[in-house]
Amino acid sequence: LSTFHWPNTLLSYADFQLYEAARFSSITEQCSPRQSTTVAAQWLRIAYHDMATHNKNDGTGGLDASIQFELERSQNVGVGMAQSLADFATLLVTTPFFGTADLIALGTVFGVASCGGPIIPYRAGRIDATKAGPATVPEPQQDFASHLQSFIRQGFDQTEMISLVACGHTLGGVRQADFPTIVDADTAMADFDTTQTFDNTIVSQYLQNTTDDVLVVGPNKTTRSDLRIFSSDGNVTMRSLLSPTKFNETCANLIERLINTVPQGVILSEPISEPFNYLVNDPLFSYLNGQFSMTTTLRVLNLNSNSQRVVTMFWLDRQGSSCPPAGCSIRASSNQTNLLNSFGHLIPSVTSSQRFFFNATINATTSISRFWFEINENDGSEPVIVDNDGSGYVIAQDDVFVDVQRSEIVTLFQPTGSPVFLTFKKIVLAVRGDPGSIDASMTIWDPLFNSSSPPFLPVITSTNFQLDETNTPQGGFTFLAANVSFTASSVDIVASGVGSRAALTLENFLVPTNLPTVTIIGS
Ligand code: HEM
Repeated sequence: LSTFHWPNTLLSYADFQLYEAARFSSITEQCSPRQSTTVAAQWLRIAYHDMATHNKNDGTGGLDASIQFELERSQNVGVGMAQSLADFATLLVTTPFFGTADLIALGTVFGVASCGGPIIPYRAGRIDATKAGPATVPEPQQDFASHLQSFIRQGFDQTEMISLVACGHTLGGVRQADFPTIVDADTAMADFDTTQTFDNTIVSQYLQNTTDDVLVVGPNKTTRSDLRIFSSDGNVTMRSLLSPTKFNETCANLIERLINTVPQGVILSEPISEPFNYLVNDPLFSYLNGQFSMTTTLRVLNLNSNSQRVVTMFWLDRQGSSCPPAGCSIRASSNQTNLLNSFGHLIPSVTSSQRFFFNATINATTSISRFWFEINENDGSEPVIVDNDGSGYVIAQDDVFVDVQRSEIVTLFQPTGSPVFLTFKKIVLAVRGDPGSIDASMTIWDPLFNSSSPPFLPVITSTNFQLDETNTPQGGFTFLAANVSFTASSVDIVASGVGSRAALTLENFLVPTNLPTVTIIGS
């Protein structure tokens, strides 16, 4: 299992969306049907159409959510397009660092797996386009030469083109309403093959001449694009895909490349193919009467059941010294098991998951510089030290932080009634310094779009913090407050006037634990 190296907001957020949050998996679970096709088919098609703007020669285009601005084009016809974008938007999970393009890619990973296809490693970090790209999606009536040219421009050679089309057209089909010249009037949806699942039936039925794929055997010869593509190398590639293992491997590689085709300059994270071990939630602080209270959590995978196990958090003070014996340590106050969603359960390397909660009381004068954990099985084996690969979990500064206990946090329920999510209503900032010298503002990212059709764009606003009348200055800290909409997924706070400037990014309020997440970027 790969160990999580903290801090990494992007990776922890991606891990959360992949393996813990149930949002994607609940929509596409078990290859869920929709509109005579499947959600997974709609999500894979939109990913391809979004990526198809890529030009490998000049590095422009790629999977960048420009599709949001391209739906008027006939090449993007289909009810599934707007529906997919509405799926992603209503999840309300985009943040400044995890936008719609990342969600389209994530939807592909979930969709393919939910229909029995391979598990595709996921990379995060795509950047959303702010306008349409070129109109370069292949259409069925175009000839073979233009299709080949189009795929080569996107970065795929002829063999890869044949395979990728087969991998795509294992799901879903062609809709009569959208393609009346391809599908007979008495058929609402002409499936590409006889199974809804992600398998190589598309290949075997084509080779056995039993296929019903209208892009192979449809009455209109001009639109038999799958036939022209599949047969273009004398069926050599299609025959190679007759092995289910080869089909799955080939599709996993090509679809992974598809979702990782991004404009030049966009740097994606390392691929994530399993949940991280030793994942630490960013700590949250609060100040009261000369003490900080600090809460954090540690997620550990594959622990056996052991009632003797003790999990302890240790810390060093600001000078880097240890506290008096038994001072700077706290045992986990509780733990939670079975954290992973249904997609997480498909990952063979993970057999169990647990999250340990810590609530430490820290002397605010001596403060804290770093923390780490020890997992002691108390069975004679060496305790495991979890210390962020040796560096410890470093608290860069304690001059500016969101004071969680003074903030107002609301509890939200999913439409299904569970699980419980927490989010902020009023954010209280603790800033070391005199009230007169402090200036703090916040940019709020609210994924709650205000449009009924694509593009679904977040609402981004700025607000200034005001002195908080209900929290008088204490222990050298001044408390400032600002309200935030409860659907906001992320705020970026900047405070100045304290001799240093500090930025805080508060992301993913919707963590299904008793903690939201705060990243202290440093002073
Ligand atoms: C020359 C290339 C291609 C052409 C001409 C083509 C054409 C089409 C057409 C006409 C449809 C019917 C859409 C509708 O009725 O809504 C379709 C559906 C689909 N295509 Fe392609 N396609 C191509 C390549 C690809 C590739 C590379 C992928 C993904 C890897 C892909 C994935 C899909 C999927 C999943 C559907 C089913 C959508 C649904 O059921 O809602 N296609 N394609």
